[in-house]
Amino acid sequence: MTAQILDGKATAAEIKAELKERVSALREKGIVPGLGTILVGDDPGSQWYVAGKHRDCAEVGIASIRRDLPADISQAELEAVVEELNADPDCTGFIVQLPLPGHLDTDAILELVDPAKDADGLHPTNLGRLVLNVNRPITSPLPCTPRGVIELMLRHGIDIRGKDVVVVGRGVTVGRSIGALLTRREYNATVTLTHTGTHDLDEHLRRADIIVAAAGVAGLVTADNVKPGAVVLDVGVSRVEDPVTGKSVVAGDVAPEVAEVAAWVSPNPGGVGPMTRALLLQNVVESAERELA
Ligand SMILES: Nc1nc2c(c(=O)[nH]1)N[C@@H](CN(C=O)c1ccc(C(=O)N[C@@H](CCC(=O)O)C(=O)O)cc1)CN2
Repeated sequence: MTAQILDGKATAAEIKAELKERVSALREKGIVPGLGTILVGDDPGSQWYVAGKHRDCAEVGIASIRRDLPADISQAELEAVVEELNADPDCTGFIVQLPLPGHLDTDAILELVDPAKDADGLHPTNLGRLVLNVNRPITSPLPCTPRGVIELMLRHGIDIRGKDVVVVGRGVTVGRSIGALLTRREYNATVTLTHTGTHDLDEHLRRADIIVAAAGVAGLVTADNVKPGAVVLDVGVSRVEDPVTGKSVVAGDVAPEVAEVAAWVSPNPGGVGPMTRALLLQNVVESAERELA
């Protein structure tokens, strides 16, 4: 068996085309959605991700607001920039690119973002709403990567209802919130959240219908610990040394041989990453539409 590909690049392009129409409709009513980014320091990966977010904005007609700040910025100075974007009427929503340098208090910064402008869906109020509103529609921003993972499966016709989902990794952008989303009544999945303290990870993985690997450990999920016919989403990103060239290359959490066992795999790159970016735009468009309502 060779797994079918969960094509994040093509699916994200489809979502962006839909969003472009919605942005046009908003512009016709005099509303120009704007995404702000706050980037601290000069990490090349973070710079690349932020540049990508602004390219996406240009593609769908969302205005861009950029705040690139020095790595040694103080907590108070960074908080002032967050407050500035909170107050900026041109900024519909914004993100603080993570990770922040170690001397900064990330939780305090995320908490300072106006929940209505929280394009990443990571504000405690928005995460709390996600946990509380099991039955009612959610009308606040949702975390982009978990939302992207679900959308990627749905748009490939994968039925999530009643499935056993095993998530590996308890980070803030994926692991901590994806269970709250997947267990909502509209998806009705059963979710096990595993992490570095989990005993018998292999056993959990082997019984999963769907695996969401977000640990940032290269090749963690192997063909041996995947049930034949499972759906495997590779969210993790880490850097490893290429054994041939000796150069540092990006690696996902899922070993390539998993494609011989699974029914579906998301490539990495080209899977969940582009979906994260598309769902960020969707959060901004939805916030702008809420302003209009
Ligand atoms: N404030 C946030 N910070 C971070 C988030 C986030 O969602 N919000 N997630 C990651 C980084 N990230 C977005 O910011 C992100 C990572 C990767 C991709 C992506 O499209 N990756 C490409 C491959 C890129 C490569 O080759 O290096 C892919 O998967 O095809 C998009 C967004 C941490 N920080």
